[in-house]
Amino acid sequence: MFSLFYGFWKYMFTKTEFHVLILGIDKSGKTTLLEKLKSQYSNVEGLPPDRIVPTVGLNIGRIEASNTKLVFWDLGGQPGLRSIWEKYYEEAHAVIFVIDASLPSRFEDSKSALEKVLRHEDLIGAPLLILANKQDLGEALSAEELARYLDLKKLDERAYSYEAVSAYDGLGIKESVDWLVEAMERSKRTEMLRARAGLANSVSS
Ligand SMILES: Nc1nc2c(ncn2[C@@H]2O[C@H](COP(=O)(O)OP(=O)(O)OP(=O)(O)O)[C@@H](O)[C@H]2O)c(=O)[nH]1
Ligand SMILES: [Mg+2]
Repeated sequence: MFSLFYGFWKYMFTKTEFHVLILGIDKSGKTTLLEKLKSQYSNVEGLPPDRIVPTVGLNIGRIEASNTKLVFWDLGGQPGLRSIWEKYYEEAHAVIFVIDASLPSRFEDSKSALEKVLRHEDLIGAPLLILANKQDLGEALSAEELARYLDLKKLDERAYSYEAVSAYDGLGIKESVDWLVEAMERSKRTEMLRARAGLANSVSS
């Protein structure tokens, strides 16, 4: 009985830690973004772009923003690595999908990878933030132009937004984090994940 109360107490009062998955095809700028997030929001100085290599495993970054703890999971986007993404879906509160907005030749690949992510049932209700990255390059499409190109269907049931960013100079990163925190706090999926964690705690203690 005590453990049930303990589980409930923890559910009510523990500060939520949000898990945010950073997805996108290879070279879209996910790891560069993660390092920029660390530089802007934590005491850890993120790696400079010239020290970042293509991701094969998992990079993790922890930050605090708006009095909330965020844990970012950055995975590799090369075609052979994308099958790993779904192993993280169940535990994710939200998804960031990064697109190189300066490279139209890879938009089709991004669109189909994103559509596959959205179809997966383990991600139902997860807020989605689509980033039009590399805005520091003159040829980059704006967030609105990218949205028009992607023309995603079946987004209505989930909270989503587009943001123009540059992982190099930090443009749009604060707006992105603010949107994510608010969307996750309001999300039914967060309630579901919290309840599940509370239940797991009460069973294990
Ligand atoms: N100009 C510009 N280049 C960027 C930006 N973000 C990333 N890049 C460059 O894009 C390339 C790929 O960046 P990564 O961060 O390694 O890309 P990734 O999405 O993590 O790639 P994978 O780990 O292979 O999936 C690198 O040469 C980066 O320096 C940006 O905002 N502007
Ligand atoms: Mg990477």
